[in-house]
Amino acid sequence: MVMAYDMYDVIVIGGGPAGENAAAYAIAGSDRTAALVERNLVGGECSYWACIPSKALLRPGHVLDSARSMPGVREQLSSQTLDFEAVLSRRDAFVSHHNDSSQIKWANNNGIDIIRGAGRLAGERLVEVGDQVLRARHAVVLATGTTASVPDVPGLRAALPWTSRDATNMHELPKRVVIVGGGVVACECATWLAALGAEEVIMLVRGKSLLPKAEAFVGEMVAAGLRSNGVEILFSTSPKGVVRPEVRDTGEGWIHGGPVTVDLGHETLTTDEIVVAAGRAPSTHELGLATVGLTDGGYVGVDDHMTVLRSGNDWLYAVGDVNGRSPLTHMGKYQARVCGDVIAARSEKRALEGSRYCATADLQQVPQVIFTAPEVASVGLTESAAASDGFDVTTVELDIAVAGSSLLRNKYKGHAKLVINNHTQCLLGATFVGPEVGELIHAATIAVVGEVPLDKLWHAVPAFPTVSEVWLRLLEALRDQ
Ligand SMILES: Cc1cc2nc3c(=O)[nH]c(=O)nc-3n(C[C@H](O)[C@H](O)[C@H](O)COP(=O)(O)OP(=O)(O)OC[C@H]3O[C@@H](n4cnc5c(N)ncnc54)[C@H](O)[C@@H]3O)c2cc1C
Ligand SMILES: NC(=O)c1ccc[n+]([C@@H]2O[C@H](COP(=O)([O-])OP(=O)(O)OC[C@H]3O[C@@H](n4cnc5c(N)ncnc54)[C@H](O)[C@@H]3O)[C@@H](O)[C@H]2O)c1
Repeated sequence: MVMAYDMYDVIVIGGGPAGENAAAYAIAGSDRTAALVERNLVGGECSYWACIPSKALLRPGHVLDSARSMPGVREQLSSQTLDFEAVLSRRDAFVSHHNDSSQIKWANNNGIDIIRGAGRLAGERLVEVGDQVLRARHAVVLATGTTASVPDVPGLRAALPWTSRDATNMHELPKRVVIVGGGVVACECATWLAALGAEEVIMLVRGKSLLPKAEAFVGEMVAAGLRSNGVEILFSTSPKGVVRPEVRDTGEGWIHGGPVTVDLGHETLTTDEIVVAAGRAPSTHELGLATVGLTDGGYVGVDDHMTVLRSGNDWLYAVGDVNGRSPLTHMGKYQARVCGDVIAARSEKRALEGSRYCATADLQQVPQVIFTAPEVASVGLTESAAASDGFDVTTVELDIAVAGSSLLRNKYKGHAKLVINNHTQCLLGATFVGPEVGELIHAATIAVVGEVPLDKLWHAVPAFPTVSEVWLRLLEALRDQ
């Protein structure tokens, strides 16, 4: 029997930020065709359940905190608390009320067809979506992202805990809430729940610090910030069992039933909702990986051209969270630009000459901003990561105390650290903690990626009076070491 195919040059499975960009770059400026297969909303986790709603929930708390710290402004505040409904309504506008029509319009305007449904590989260059079979002339790109992991704790799944999807799309505020995890999602989530008025927020952290992949001072300063906003942090603590006698499937962002009892081994806690922020798992279980000789369920490893390892050919790619390289939106989009350019070059039989065809930045030069209070901004390697990668390094660190920071807010508290490669005298990494440090990070990213030597950095003069003057203080401290 001859199979009926819908033929496309490029087929992308997963319409998150990585998938959208891979499709657009692969066909830009050509007459190639692309299909983007999406089982849920085009725009992905980032747009509706992750980056965008979380940042929309966090920003009002930061603004209020800043206003409260500023004489001349704080006296004018009519209320010391946030308007919960107004914050949610702005969040809802940012997630487009879960309507993806503008993303579809963008895709169509860029020559991309949207195919609704769950896609799965069905052999070389073949993708099934329900009864429809698509065949790719040049490339299939996997961009299916991840979903929240729920640890195997007795009673936890049955209690219908909140995941990041509920917490970012909450419609009601639990008065008491327990958060499992001490990573980025847990810290940001505790920040917005406390800012929005939750009366008791308790974090259960199985390790000894928050954000353990960052420089050690990061976890300490974020913990101090959370505690000053009333959050309780229990380190070396994991739930042993969870009981929720009255479970109700009320829907995303609504409290899922009656009180929850959490057994910690030595004591029990009773709370109104439990949020699981214990990492992510790749969405590859029903992706048909076995039909092309790969293993279902795991991350899909790729080379620096984003071509899937061990696929034995150059038609299968994976970008974004699903490849496990660097699970951040901007890095997924970066990989997607590389992937799209590689697909375009290979389909036009051009050599992959030039650095744009290699994702060199997504292992050791990754920038990230964590929107806690205080904020965390980092790029590249920490001191310990540099040491384990075999670099011989010097470090310099100091509190952020320049004219720009004290003008930004009274009693500004921040800290900065640089990690320098002794061999090249260039930066390998930088970390800043403090209010609004997020906007400092791109300068550091340019220094790290551009391998700007320290004696050149002397001539990158920070404008007065900005917080960036901390760069000058760091270089002076390094000179005096
Ligand atoms: C709470 C939270 C906050 C975050 N905040 C930030 C932040 O501030 N900054 C940042 O850089 N990163 C942040 N992240 C990480 C960021 O969300 C991810 O790195 C990003 O979404 C990855 O993009 P992606 O395109 O790879 O995958 P996703 O955004 O997960 O998109 C994958 C898409 O594939 C679809 N899909 C899956 N399987 C199939 C299938 N078989 N067929 C069809 N479609 C399928 C899904 O429905 C989804 O739409 C956050 C994550 C969380 C959980
Ligand atoms: N602003 C941002 O850039 C931002 C914001 C949110 C999320 N993200 C990204 O999303 C990804 C997911 O974040 P995350 O916080 O879910 O993952 P994570 O890996 O940062 O943290 C997971 C936490 O869960 C804990 N944990 C894991 N299994 C557990 C278990 N069985 N019992 C108890 N605790 C357990 C870990 O110890 C850790 O504290 C990350 O890669 C993160 O960088 C980025």
